[in-house]
Amino acid sequence: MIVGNWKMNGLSAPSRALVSAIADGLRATPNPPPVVVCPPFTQLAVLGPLLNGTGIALGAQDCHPAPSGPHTGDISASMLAELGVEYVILGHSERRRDHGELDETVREKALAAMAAGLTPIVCVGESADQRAAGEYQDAVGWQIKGSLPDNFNGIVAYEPIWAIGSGVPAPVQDIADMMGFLRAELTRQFGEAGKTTRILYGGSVSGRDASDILPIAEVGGALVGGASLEADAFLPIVRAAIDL
Ligand SMILES: O=C(CO)COP(=O)(O)O
Repeated sequence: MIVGNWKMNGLSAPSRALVSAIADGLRATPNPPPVVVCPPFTQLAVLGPLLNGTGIALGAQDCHPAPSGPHTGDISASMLAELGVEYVILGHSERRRDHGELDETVREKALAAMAAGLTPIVCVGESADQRAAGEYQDAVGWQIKGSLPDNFNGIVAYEPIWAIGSGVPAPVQDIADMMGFLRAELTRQFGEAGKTTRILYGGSVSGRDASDILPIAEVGGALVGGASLEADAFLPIVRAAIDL
């Protein structure tokens, strides 16, 4: 599965052009993997109708834990579901940083997303300091424990913060080690269900290295930031996922 996280990018005209270029590329690609685009909230209603029949699913980048109520500026999971949104990214490190989101909040958001019929994509990942101090497994282990509800039914994205936006993904060996760790943690926490939870890698994935990253054991796809903003950069990543 290849998921594009557009972050805070995308006015209407370029957003429409981007999804139509991705759709054209997918039409010309035999057996493409599942593809999800996660534009800003303001583009969801614009893009939803354009995605019908393209094989591209719609995702959002956040939701509020409550179903409705006095939460100025927030968006609930059912509001997203009404627009045809199927996935929602939760607990991205940029939200943890910019909005002080804690594991507890992320867990509540995941519950709200599932209650509305959405698939949460919960992000975890260590900082550069935590990696340098050798605390990266502890840090990610605690995030998994704190951010995923007991009945979690969704996707986990491992995004080492030091690799995001750096232009250089984490080394293959580091990704492989963390994927093994995450699978063990998920299995310990969720039993059978944890054995099949999809795990994405995110952090500077591009067409140059997708074919090294996607075949790593336990990697179930990529969460792509910068390279999801141009079809010419995104489609090679999608193609690297074919037949894996
Ligand atoms: O944060 C990311 C996706 O959620 C990764 O972003 P980049 O691919 O730009 O490093």
